[in-house]
This record gives sequence, C-alpha cells and structure tokens, in this order.
Amino acid sequence: MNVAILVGGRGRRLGGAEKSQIRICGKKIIERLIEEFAEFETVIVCRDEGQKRLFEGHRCVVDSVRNFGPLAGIHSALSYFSSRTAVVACDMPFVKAKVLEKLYAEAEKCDADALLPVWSDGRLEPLLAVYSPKILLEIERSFEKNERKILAPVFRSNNVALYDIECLRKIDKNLLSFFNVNTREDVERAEKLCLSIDLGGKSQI
Ligand SMILES: Nc1nc2c(ncn2[C@@H]2O[C@H](COP(=O)(O)OP(=O)(O)OP(=O)(O)O)[C@@H](O)[C@H]2O)c(=O)[nH]1
Repeated sequence: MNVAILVGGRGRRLGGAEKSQIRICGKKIIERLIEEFAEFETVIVCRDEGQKRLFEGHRCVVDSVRNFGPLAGIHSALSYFSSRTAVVACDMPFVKAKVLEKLYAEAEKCDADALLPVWSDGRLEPLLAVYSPKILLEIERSFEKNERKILAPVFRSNNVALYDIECLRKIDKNLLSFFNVNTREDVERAEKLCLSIDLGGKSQI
C-alpha cells in the first residue's frame, strides 16, 4: 500500500511550528507515523528542498507546485506513486495502520477516484483519505483556476466514494486516528490522550 505523509504546512496556528516535529509523549509525530506505517511504501511530501533536510534518511518528495497547500501535496504524492495512495496529514499523531488499510481496501473495491471518510454530520476528512491518480486532472484544473480548496477537485469528480467513519470503530474504538493537532491546546490534549493509550499499542480510551 502506498502512503503519503504531507508535511508541507506552515503551522501558523502553532506560531509557525513544523507540526511533524512536535513531540507527543516524547516522540515526534513523524516518528510515530513512520513507525506505524513501517510495512507500507511511505513517502514524506515536503513543501521545498529546505524542509526536506529535516527528514534525512527517509524517502521524500518535494512539491512541484507552490502555494496550493495540501492540494499540492496530494498532487505530488499521486505523481510520485502513479497509483492509488493513502494520504495522511502530519498533524494526526494517532493514525492507525489498520484504519488506512481498511480505507484503501474500500477504495479499491469500488475503484473510486477518491475515498473520503465522512462523519455522521456530513463533515469530510480529506487528509486521512485515499486518492487515485485519476483525480490528478481535476487537481491540475484547480491549479489553473488558482483554486486552493482541497475539496474542489473531489466535488468535480463524479467517482468519489464516502466511507462512514462510525464503521471504523471496530478498528479504532475512539476514532483517535482522526484527532489532529492545530493549536497549543490540541498539543496538550494529544499529550493527555497519549498518556491514556496503553504502550502495548491497544487504545484504552
Ligand atoms: N506537501 C505539502 N503539504 C502541505 C502543504 N500545506 C499544508 N500541507 C499539509 O497538509 C496538512 C494540513 O495542513 P493544515 O493544517 O491545513 O495547514 P498547516 O499549514 O499545517 O497549519 P496552519 O498554518 O495552522 O493552517 C498538514 O499535514 C500540512 O503539513 C503544502 O503546501 N505542501
């Protein structure tokens, strides 16, 4: 399975922090994710060559398009693998490999251009989702239109699947895979959550 971890954000809500480098219970988020995805083909998607230096020893790719946010990262990942790819934001410290596997399998089953997890209130999770290179043309159309909205190419595609997040509770009881860190308060919450997770890997919360 191909996995792309997007790290190119500027972390403005965290005072310009490199979110992948934030330590939760002593371990950087990027280290947690790389460990969790050890059995997959994983690439780190950076915004530029300077940022790439932070990830020496890991497989990295640099965005070919600037200033398009996560959309540029998804584009780089799909161009790199040229096949279906699970995309993960670098600010999600508790993503479970099994959740990615499930989403990937579902995307394959329906041969979707994109498969996005959906909450019961309709909110989508485009940054823990699976994309096919078939969506590249729609992403490039966004670049041409100077459109940065991550969901714009998804909505233009007529082959998008949604996956009910509640169905993932069998794998990830408290759906912590979807917890993400945007602010100082989120970092504090992540620390507390991390302390409640059994070090053996089984979520106790
Ligand atoms: N490769 C790549 N990844 C990006 C880019 N912009 C954002 N990301 C990643 O996309 C994910 C979501 O980013 P956001 O939370 O929307 O933005 P952020 O820049 O990380 O944080 P804020 O500045 O506080 O909004 C994170 O994993 C980012 O690292 C980009 O230009 N290139």
